[in-house]
Amino acid sequence: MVLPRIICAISGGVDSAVAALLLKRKGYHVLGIFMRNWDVRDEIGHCTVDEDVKYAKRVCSVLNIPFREVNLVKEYWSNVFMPTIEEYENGNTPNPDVLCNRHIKFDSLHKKCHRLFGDDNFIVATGHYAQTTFGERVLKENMQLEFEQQLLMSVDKNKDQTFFLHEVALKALLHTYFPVGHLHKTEVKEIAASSEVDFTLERKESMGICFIGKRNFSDFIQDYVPPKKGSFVCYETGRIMGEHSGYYKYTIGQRTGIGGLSDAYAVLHRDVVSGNVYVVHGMDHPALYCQSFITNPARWISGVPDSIKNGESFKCKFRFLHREPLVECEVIPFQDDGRLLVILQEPQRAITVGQNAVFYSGDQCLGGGRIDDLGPSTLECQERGQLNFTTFRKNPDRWRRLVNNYGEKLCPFPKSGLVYNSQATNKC
Ligand SMILES: Nc1ncnc2c1ncn2[C@@H]1O[C@H](COP(=O)(O)OP(=O)(O)OP(=O)(O)O)[C@@H](O)[C@H]1O
Repeated sequence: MVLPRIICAISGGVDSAVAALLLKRKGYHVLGIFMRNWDVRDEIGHCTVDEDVKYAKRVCSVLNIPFREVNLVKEYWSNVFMPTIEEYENGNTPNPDVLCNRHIKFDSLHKKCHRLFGDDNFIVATGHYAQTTFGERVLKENMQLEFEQQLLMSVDKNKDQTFFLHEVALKALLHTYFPVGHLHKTEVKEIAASSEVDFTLERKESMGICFIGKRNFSDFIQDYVPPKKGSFVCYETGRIMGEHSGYYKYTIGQRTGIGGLSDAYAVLHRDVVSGNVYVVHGMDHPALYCQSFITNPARWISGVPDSIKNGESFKCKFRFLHREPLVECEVIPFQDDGRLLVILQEPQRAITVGQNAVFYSGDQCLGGGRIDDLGPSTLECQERGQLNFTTFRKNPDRWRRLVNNYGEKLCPFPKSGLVYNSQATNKC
């Protein structure tokens, strides 16, 4: 049996440096690979990639492992950056890190490795905080064995990155190892501090979108998405509250500064056609809460769950933002193409079309889908006699039918202690 080659994806940060260090300490022969995904400079001619690559080279040099750089700029541009920009243009909120894992780190990089070595007998190790049920066995044994094939959360629940990995194909995960997934970030830092890769601790933790350098996101995106000016419009009264300089600067649920007004207004919807941003009065307004949504065809890491195959619903937990707590939900097969209707145990604030809905059973990340349409808001449910579904919904008729079919589950009666009691129903 020929053991696989081990490639460690080295970013220049502490997590992948410690991943490579641990592999070395275990006696594996490791090759360090740096991916150049972005080469556009900011207005001061700065490109963070240049600094990253220096650190990545230094990690490989102190660990005495060969270093290689691969260029994935084109792949990143067409599979991550452009789809992200298109989503913004359509008024949605995409997640470039999910796309980057699926298309770049766990696809293009694997294809590069295949080309470099001429076969698939390799494992790519990364510094992600996640685990699998096969983990190190794929290094020690061989990949044909019958493993239970699951993606699991990291032991460090604050750092867990399974949310960003839920679209990665199982085939790629079977060529992957996460050497720091069983550690807490504090332990990773301690290991780094007492080793030859201690200099990686100087580096700032990467936050979300990695390519924008020192600029803030709304300045950056202006270079790519034409700013569409419009008005702030009160959702409940239709009153024009003020003007804004570009709708993509606002995310759903965000507090807006409307010129001259001291009260808090939260963004409810961005209308790409008119450029208008609809707001509600108060940050906890019941129009911001929603208990159901439909996803695009879901991707399941270890195959489609049996209940979905049998057309039955199942209960699990759901997360729609990386750090949000998990929420109990019921997943209902909605259409044969894999679309799901998801009903949450409690209404959640600011669920947004374009975001990813990721499903968990215990520590296992099952997979997920992109949120495609939102069900009735808590405000609409309060006013159930006059649910009109005209606003911001792709298919109001569908929701009317679903409310008829699922009644209480989609539009429960107000309960005490929840947002229903919010006093923020003042109209603007
Ligand atoms: N440009 C890159 N080249 C090679 N590998 C990369 C690159 N960027 C990220 N990775 C790999 O993906 C992993 C996760 O990256 P991410 O940016 O999400 O996390 P991170 O916690 O900041 O990791 P690190 O501390 O290693 O930078 C990294 O640990 C590394 O293995």
